[in-house]
Amino acid sequence: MSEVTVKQLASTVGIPVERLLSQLKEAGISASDADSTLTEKEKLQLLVYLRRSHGKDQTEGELGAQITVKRKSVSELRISPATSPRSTAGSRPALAGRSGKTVSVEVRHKRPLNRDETAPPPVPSARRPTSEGGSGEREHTGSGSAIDDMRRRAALEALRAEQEARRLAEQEEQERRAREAEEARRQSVEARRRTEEEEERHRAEEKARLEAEQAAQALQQEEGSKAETSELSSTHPPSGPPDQSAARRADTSKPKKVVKKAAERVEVEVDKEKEKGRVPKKAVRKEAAPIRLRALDVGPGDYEDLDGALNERAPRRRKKPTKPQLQDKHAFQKPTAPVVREVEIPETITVAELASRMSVKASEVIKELFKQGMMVTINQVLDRDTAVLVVEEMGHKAVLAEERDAEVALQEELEEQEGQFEAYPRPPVVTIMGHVDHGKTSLLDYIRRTRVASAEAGGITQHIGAYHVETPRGTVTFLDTPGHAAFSAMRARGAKVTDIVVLVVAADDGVMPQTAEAIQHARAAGVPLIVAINKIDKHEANPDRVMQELTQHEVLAEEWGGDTMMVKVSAKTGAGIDDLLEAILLQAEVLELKAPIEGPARGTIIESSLDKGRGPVATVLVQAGTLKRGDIIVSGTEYGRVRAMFDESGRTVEAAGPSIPVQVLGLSGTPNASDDVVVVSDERRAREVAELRAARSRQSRLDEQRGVSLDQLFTQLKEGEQKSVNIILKADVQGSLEALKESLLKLSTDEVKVAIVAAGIGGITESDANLAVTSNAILLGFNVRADAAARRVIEERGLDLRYYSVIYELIDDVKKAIAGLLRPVVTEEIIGLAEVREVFRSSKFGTVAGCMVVEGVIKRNNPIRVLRNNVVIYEGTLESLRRFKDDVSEVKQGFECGIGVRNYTDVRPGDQIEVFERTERARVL
Ligand SMILES: Nc1nc2c(ncn2[C@@H]2O[C@H](COP(=O)(O)OP(=O)(O)OP(=O)(O)O)[C@@H](O)[C@H]2O)c(=O)[nH]1
Repeated sequence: MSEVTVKQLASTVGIPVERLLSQLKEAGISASDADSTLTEKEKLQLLVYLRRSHGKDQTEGELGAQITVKRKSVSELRISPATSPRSTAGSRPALAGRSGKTVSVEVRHKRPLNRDETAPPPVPSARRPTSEGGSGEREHTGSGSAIDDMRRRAALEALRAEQEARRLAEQEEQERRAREAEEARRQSVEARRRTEEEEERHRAEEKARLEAEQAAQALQQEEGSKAETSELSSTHPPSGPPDQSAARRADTSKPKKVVKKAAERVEVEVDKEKEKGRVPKKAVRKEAAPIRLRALDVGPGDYEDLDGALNERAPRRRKKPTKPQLQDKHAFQKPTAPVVREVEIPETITVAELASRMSVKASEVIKELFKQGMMVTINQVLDRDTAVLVVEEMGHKAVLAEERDAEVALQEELEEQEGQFEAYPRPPVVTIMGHVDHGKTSLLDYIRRTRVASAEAGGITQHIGAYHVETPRGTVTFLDTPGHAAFSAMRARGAKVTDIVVLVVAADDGVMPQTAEAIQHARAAGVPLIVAINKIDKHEANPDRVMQELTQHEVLAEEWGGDTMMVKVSAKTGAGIDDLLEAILLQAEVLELKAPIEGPARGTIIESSLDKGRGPVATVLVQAGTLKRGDIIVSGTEYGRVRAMFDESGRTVEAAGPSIPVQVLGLSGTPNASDDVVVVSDERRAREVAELRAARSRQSRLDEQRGVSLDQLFTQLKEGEQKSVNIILKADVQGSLEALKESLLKLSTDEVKVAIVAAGIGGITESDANLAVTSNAILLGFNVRADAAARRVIEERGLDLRYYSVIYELIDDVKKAIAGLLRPVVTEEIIGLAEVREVFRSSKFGTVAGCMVVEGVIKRNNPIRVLRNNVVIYEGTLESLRRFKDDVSEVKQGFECGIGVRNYTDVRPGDQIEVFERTERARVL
């Protein structure tokens, strides 16, 4: 059974005998004809050959070992690189290692056969194996032998393997094509990008070329004008191409020299462009010749002979850059219309600054002002009107700078700094107040003498307006000017310097009028009090009585359940001074006084003076930040760089932190006490702010700071702004004062409160006026007058001061103000004041007062009042007014006169006689 003839085998595998014979021959098997028999071995040899010819390299043994019975199922499998394709039947080793992809896999369920069971080698079938292997495998070959069938299947399997390999190869081919398509697409994108870049480059070249062309045209204009004057006629008719109309236009030829020169210049231009990197080298070379021609506006044919030379020389010249000849020539036309500038004019401006803002020389401004009849220097400061005049005369437009620009900018700068630096506890600043002779100065002196560190350091204690002392528990700064006048004056000007008020009350004297005033001032300012009961060394000292009296002013000692610390001291012996300092520091702790140490300084002027040798000297109390030597400061209307700083011992200091007073040199003038001090970034800024402030009119300053008047009060009440009427009441006697206070307080309604900020007996003083400013109060005088200093403040601040002599009138006015019924009021104007120097008595004229008119004018027929110590003692009319022996109707200021007061004989030297006028004034709302 194992041997078959060639013919049989050919019919079994379904191929022609000749083909099988040739295959056998190729396989090295000697089979001469169709009837030759083939051994089992030869059949295997043929199979091996056939497999090998299909790519399988197997030995006969291997082939035999591989004979299996299989049932196959086809599925798809994702091959990962780790999975060798060898594991799938029929895969080629060449596919191993390929990256993951999906392949169709035939899974064959194998049953190994014994070697004995194996049939002769399979013969490849001519029929194409079907994909549905099941049916194909069951197909009969017609040999009738199961073994043969198996062999055939093995052959079929070989073919299928070949088919699978082909399929995989095709798949591989498809992938390759996809890769190639991807690559092609990438290349096309790249090519497009390159094209775009190329276009961009071309555009840049074109731009450079155009620029060069423009430069050339400008040059040509210039040269053209020269050429015209040279009167050379054209000898070269245009021979350029018909589209070169520009070239034909330039029919009139230019001298060759000029052309050469011009061409050179254009090249220089192009070279310059090239240096700037705007024109690529290649573009330059390409463009050089056309540019030359265009530059000269002539046809290329005009200068055939010349052109070559130029072209030849051009590169050489480019290598050796010539001095750009265009540099010293104007390439543009001077504008024919004058340039009109908008010039910003601040409040004041220097000649130099004004000139610079108009872009003219300072000498031109000086000349213009000279024409206007003003001789000025370059640094002279011009006011706004003059500056505007000059600007307009010179043909520009003046724009008024925002008036408060510099101030607003400064404010903004300061606000920006706010909160930027961390705040740390700072020493308290103390003001000492009290009644006359209760020991304020003694107390301050004692503390300074014993505490200011000048003695050890050999310094001399300076009075700079403030000083600070070191104690084991901390530093305390004292303001050197005692009394509430200075305190309230500072506050009236808006300075908030004092943190704590030490109220000195002499233990032997008790609470006195100024003690009460001091309490009122401290209270109005919202500054806490510490009471120093002084002179306890004295026998007659009675501290308890002081404490008792203070309760009447709502100042209650801590030991009595109140909140005011009271310390018994002696400025003479020094007893209790340490306790006082301790109390101050304790109070400071309660107040949690804090200020940043870093950052630009802010402070207040405590006092200032003009020193002969050192110029303006100002004591600055630093309130925040650190003031350093060299800082630029603005204070009020003055500014300057801090040239030097000194402490209260006269020693130089380099820096001063919060709550530390220092004497500063370097300001442009002497600022006012209570002016604020700020450090600014540059001197120009400082000057601007200072000048702006200086230029502000006095009136506007008054407007900002004025106190309240009854009329305003009415308006404010109407507008619902003001909810309380603050009054400072001064009266001649305690009885009237009490009566008035009571009546006024009763006027309070639910909506409007009457608050008596201060009330006292005696004339109206400067500190009363200052208190009126700070507390926005009306000053009401009942049978009392304001003294000269108070009148000055009242006038400066535009305070409302009213005098009354009838209680109900005063009450009525305030009532009307509250009710909004203040109708046209009768105001009294004091028109003259005379001082009584001597008193004569004559039988003929009665009592005659020899007077000097110190203010205004005394009129014979006007009503008068007699004042003694600023308190009204009589009101009436004049009996007589004489100058020497003559009766006169009026006497002016500076003249002497004799005054007889009707029905009043108690006139004394020192009294004052005031003459007033009653006028009715309609209220303007
Ligand atoms: N025995 C005694 N006398 C004192 C004490 N303190 C001040 N004096 C005296 O009281 C008088 C007035 O003291 P000043 O320090 O001038 O009082 P003041 O409050 O500053 O006075 P004015 O500056 O006028 O407001 C002086 O003669 C001091 O010597 C003290 O503690 N004991």
